[in-house]
Amino acid sequence: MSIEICGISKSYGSFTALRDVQLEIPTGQLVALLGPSGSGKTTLLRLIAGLEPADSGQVFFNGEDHTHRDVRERGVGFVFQHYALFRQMDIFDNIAFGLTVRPRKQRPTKAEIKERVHSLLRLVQLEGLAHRYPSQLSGGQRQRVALARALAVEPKFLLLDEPFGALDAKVRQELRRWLRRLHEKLGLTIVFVTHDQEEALELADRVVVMNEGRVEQTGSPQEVYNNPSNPFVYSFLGRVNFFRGRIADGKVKLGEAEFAVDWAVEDDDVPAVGYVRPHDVDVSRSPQYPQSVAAELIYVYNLGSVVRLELRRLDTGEIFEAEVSRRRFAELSLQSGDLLYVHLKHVAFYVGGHLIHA
Ligand SMILES: Nc1ncnc2c1ncn2[C@@H]1O[C@H](COP(=O)(O)OP(=O)(O)OP(=O)(O)O)[C@@H](O)[C@H]1O
Repeated sequence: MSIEICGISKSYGSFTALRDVQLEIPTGQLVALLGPSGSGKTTLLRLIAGLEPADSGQVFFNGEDHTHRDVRERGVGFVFQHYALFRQMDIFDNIAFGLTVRPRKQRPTKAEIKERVHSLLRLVQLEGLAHRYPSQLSGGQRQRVALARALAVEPKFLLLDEPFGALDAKVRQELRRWLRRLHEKLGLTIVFVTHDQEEALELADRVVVMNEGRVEQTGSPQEVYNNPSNPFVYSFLGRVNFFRGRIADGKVKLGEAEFAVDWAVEDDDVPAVGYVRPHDVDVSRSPQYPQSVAAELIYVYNLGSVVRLELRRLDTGEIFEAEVSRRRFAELSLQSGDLLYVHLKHVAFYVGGHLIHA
């Protein structure tokens, strides 16, 4: 089932939660709505579900206008962060709930319900736990029950609001992999909300980056990470350094470093900002390139597979980060206070918030 959001806006009093949101979710994709707190992710999910009316705009499922259909008619499965399982019911009854409350004519027989619940228990790998109560399960297991319960009614698609938000890092990691496999198996359209960029990049086929009620960029994880369309997306997805500079004579000057750019505008000498990921900062003991700049190593953070260096540029005084492999770190035998030369390998330059290519 594909989902199409056309020009949706939503305000609460004078506060605008969604501004003219345009979004297409193709059938069978696993899509992440990613953004900081308050960016409108949950509001958008609730609008898709039909839990909230939009002020303007339309929602289409498979090309059919569902804007004025209520939540039951939309046939959506949800899972929220706080898995609200029924405490007094065992796991079997929790999963069966959506089927047992159907009107008699649409309700499957007892045998059919039993069959479906057991196949869902197999799917979420909780066979054998049908007669436990929610309090007897771990957080990750409860979340899988919540997913099974949402799937029991054979929804057209699944909407998950921070489904793993309340769980610890290791369980989140396991559940992410599990959700990815489940998605591959079922081929169901799934939209999930997260404010965790790693979760979005790792799990989703497509990432929708939101900020202040707007969609800033939509694309595959590689697209949004490697080609952020604006400074917000750049800074939100992954760690990034930014250096203030100016652009003049077809060159961006970031302190003593100069970069040739394709910039043909009459009014010269305008402010520009260069964004560089820490892993795109090359560190050495001597200047290797004409644009290398001198920096002092302030602090070393050992992160496991990589080492993060906090540095201060000698020309501008700006503090920034570089990431080097453990091997490179050992080769250079680095210590705080060392004088180093850095080369910025990939810099994205923005002038007035617009990307210009280096
Ligand atoms: N019922 C409501 N009444 C008033 N304001 C609301 C209501 N629901 C949401 N908002 C506001 O709309 C904005 C967007 O909220 P939303 O829950 O969609 O954000 P979010 O991106 O999901 O954030 P989080 O990651 O914190 O859940 C927030 O500033 C929120 O305070």
